Amino acid sequence: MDLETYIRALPKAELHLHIEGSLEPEMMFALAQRNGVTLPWSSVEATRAAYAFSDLQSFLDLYYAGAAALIHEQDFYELAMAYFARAHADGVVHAELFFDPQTHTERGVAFQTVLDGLERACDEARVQYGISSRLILCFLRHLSEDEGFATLEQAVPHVSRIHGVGLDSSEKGHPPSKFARLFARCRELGLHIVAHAGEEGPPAYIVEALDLLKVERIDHGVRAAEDPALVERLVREQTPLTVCPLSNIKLCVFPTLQDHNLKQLLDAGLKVTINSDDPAYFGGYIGQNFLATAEALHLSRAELKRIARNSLEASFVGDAERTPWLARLDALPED
Ligand code: HPA
Ligand SMILES: [Zn+2]
Repeated sequence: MDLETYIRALPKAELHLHIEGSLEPEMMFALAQRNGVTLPWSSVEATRAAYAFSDLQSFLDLYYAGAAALIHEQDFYELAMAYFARAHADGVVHAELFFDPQTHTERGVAFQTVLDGLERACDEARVQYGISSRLILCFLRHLSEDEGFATLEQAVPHVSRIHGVGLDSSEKGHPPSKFARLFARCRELGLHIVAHAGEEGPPAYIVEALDLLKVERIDHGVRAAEDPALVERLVREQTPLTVCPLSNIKLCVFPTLQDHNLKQLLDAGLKVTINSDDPAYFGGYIGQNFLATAEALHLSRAELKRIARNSLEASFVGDAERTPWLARLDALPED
């Protein structure tokens, strides 16, 4: 079995995927035309050509501009269905999708429109592809905690349809501590908790996410490597990291994939997973992230299997759902 086939055959969960970040330029332009929205680019090609980022913020500016093409329930449905088709082709058995309601509600799109479209796609993906999924609402950390509370209020009537909450957008200058009260309320509501930390921000933000937000997983977390005591804690507590290698290269967190610290984190005993983050912007879905990382860092098949196992174990599903995936994984050879 060649490496690409082996990676596709690994039953895996994608745990760090912003659904708005799976909006390919072709769909962006088709939706913009259908909805009478004007985009800041003249063509699909010009859009792709603009995807040269220097840091997180330079990406976010384009990501929010592109999301303006999404208006109707059907748009969110089509967006998520296109993602599920790609994920299925890459051997994803379970996906936990981030969505950014504030990006849409501030443009006048109702919270329920977003949720209805995404949920319909999740239901359809189960039927069409056998993929299981959950939705995780992310708060935009460049906005205030009060704005987060206003969004949570809109979510409360639908809380049974939302599995967890996360924290994304501009990290530097917006530490987890800014949202301690909001996340305490989310925990009272029984929601699972994750947060982006240690992508561009310092290791101290990871510590805050653990201690103040009480996260169950860290999204990115690669800068944990700068703090040996933190690494030791993450190993001891087996806190999963949802690492996104191609994203980290595109946003200049590491100069090249050969320089990425994923293998170093794995060797240290951290519960590392591989994910795509915003695949339409960063040049690859989860399969491509696995493949490029495996080649750049010379990961063995046993290590790839370990990473896939970590993703299944780190997912928010119950044992009944997880057990058959683990059995399929165990049945794969390591050579
Ligand atoms: O990688 C990311 N980091 C922070 N916010 C984001 N929103 C979409 N993708 C990202
Ligand atoms: Zn992300």
